[in-house]
Amino acid sequence: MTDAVLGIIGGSGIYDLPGLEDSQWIEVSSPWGAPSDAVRIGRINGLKIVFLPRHGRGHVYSPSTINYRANIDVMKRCGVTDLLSVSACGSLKEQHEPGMFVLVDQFIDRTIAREKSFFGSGCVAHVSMATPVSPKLVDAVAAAAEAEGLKYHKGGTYLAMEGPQFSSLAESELYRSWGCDVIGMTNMPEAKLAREAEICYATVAMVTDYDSWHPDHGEVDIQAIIKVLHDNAENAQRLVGRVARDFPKNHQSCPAGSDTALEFAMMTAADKRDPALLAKLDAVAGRILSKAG
Ligand SMILES: CSC[C@H]1O[C@H](OP(=O)(O)O)[C@H](O)[C@@H]1O
Ligand SMILES: Nc1ncnc2[nH]cnc12
Repeated sequence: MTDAVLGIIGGSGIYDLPGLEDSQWIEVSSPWGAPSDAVRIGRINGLKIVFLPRHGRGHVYSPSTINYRANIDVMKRCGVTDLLSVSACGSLKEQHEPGMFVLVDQFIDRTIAREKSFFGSGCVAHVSMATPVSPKLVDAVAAAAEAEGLKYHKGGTYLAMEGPQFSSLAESELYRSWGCDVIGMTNMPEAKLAREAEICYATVAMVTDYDSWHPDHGEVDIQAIIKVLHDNAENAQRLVGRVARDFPKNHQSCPAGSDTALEFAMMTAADKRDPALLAKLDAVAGRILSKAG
């Protein structure tokens, strides 16, 4: 049995996590470069929590300049088994109103300018992304939302765009025609990298606007988004706090295979692997590499 460690990546408007007991900001270095910030490590109801503000305190990094690999590597180094992403998003469906929480279960990755894998020449690996979120983690968030009386919707597809500009009307309509539910700029490659690192991942997508398609809501307006974010910050904190308080203390194995994703994923023959890359993979792929050794 492994102890569960809950990681929380806070998105736009979420730069700290009040309510953590015995907490400290700790700088954790990564062979993948600089993470967005130090992590705040503490406990809620006995459970270890590791919090990282995705854009850094003061919102320093844009969606395209976040070092997603370093962020996920740092989470892994801190022992995170389950990772909850809290993200602002635009709604692509009438029923997902601003203020709601959408617990997405699929992603479409339209980002184009980011490092998307820990693997590459010298250590090639292919993991499955068919079921990108961890069903048990989503269930835990849904139960917490229910208990807190928050408006939420379970299931949905998150379209990850490059940004930082918002979508044109034509793009927004295209993604709607694909059946997407919400749109954001950050959950890819984050979810892919969490899977490579064998960390269970789920997203709480906080709807802040109707993107550009809604005839009654006009263009996306960052001031309006910030207002919705502020108005909902307390709900997001309550939701995360409740997930943490009720979370099982032992890590529950993932029905989607998140925690064993690398078991049969590596393609490169042992004698052809690049020692420099293997050294960088010490945390992310440590479980499987130590077996191979
Ligand atoms: C503040 S609007 C655009 C910004 O908000 C979302 O970030 P995050 O997912 O970190 O909450 C979106 O992806 C954009 O980066
Ligand atoms: N409409 C939108 N498009 C992309 N990212 C967002 N984050 C919040 N609203 C968004």
